[in-house]
Amino acid sequence: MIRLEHVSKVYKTSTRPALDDVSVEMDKGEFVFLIGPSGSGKSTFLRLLLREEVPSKGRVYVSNFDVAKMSRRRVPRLRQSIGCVFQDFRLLAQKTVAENVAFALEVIGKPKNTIVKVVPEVLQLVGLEGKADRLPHELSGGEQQRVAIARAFVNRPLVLIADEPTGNLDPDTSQDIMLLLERINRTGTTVVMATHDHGIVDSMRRRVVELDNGRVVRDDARGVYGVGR
Ligand SMILES: Nc1ncnc2c1ncn2[C@@H]1O[C@H](COP(=O)(O)OP(=O)(O)OP(=O)(O)O)[C@@H](O)[C@H]1O
Repeated sequence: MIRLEHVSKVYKTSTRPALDDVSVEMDKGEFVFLIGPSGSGKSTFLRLLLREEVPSKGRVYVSNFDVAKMSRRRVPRLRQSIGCVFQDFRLLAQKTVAENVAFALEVIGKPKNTIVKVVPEVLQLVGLEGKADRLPHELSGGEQQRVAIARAFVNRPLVLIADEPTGNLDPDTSQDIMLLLERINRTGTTVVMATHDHGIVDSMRRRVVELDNGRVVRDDARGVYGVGR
């Protein structure tokens, strides 16, 4: 589903590579934690999958897309196959919960009758069926993240990228969000989650890919965050 082959990324303004000869493969349906200290290259890794950046060297594949080489015209199709969730939720403040989720479908041209059917379904999946008409500021942080997950998942993406999704949440709320991401993963969606959250990584025992200075220094099938970190 995801394959990086000897990928290096050097940003124009820096001499040190953000990613340095990274080769890694993630299968359909895997749940993968991407860990490593600040500046180790996690966000760069995720941005390459979305073609927000292109590698300086190497190849990036997501599903059938040759991400680094594909034409600009096809990039929207790639991005439709990838749902994204961020630490800061990134909801549209003036739109209700249901409108935030619907908007993700409107922009890709889904017909209205599909939208009115699937939005309530996905809100139910994330446990927000009673809150469709609220505005984001009327929700807790955990609820806002659920809306963001609903929006990321409503188009049934092949891959869900989560960049520090629990970074602004307390431990109990974080656990709830992880249960939701697990549920989405069980539908066959590949989940790649960058995190600093030791507790979550240690309790879930999923695959752990660790970056340090842009290199993969560890890839454990059922990993923990690491000793003494
Ligand atoms: N747009 C950019 N231009 C120049 N350098 C960048 C850019 N984005 C990231 N970098 C550099 O690339 C390296 C990797 O950064 P990246 O954001 O990928 O790390 P990270 O592991 O996601 O860090 P964090 O956990 O703090 O989010 C860092 O040295 C960073 O300063």
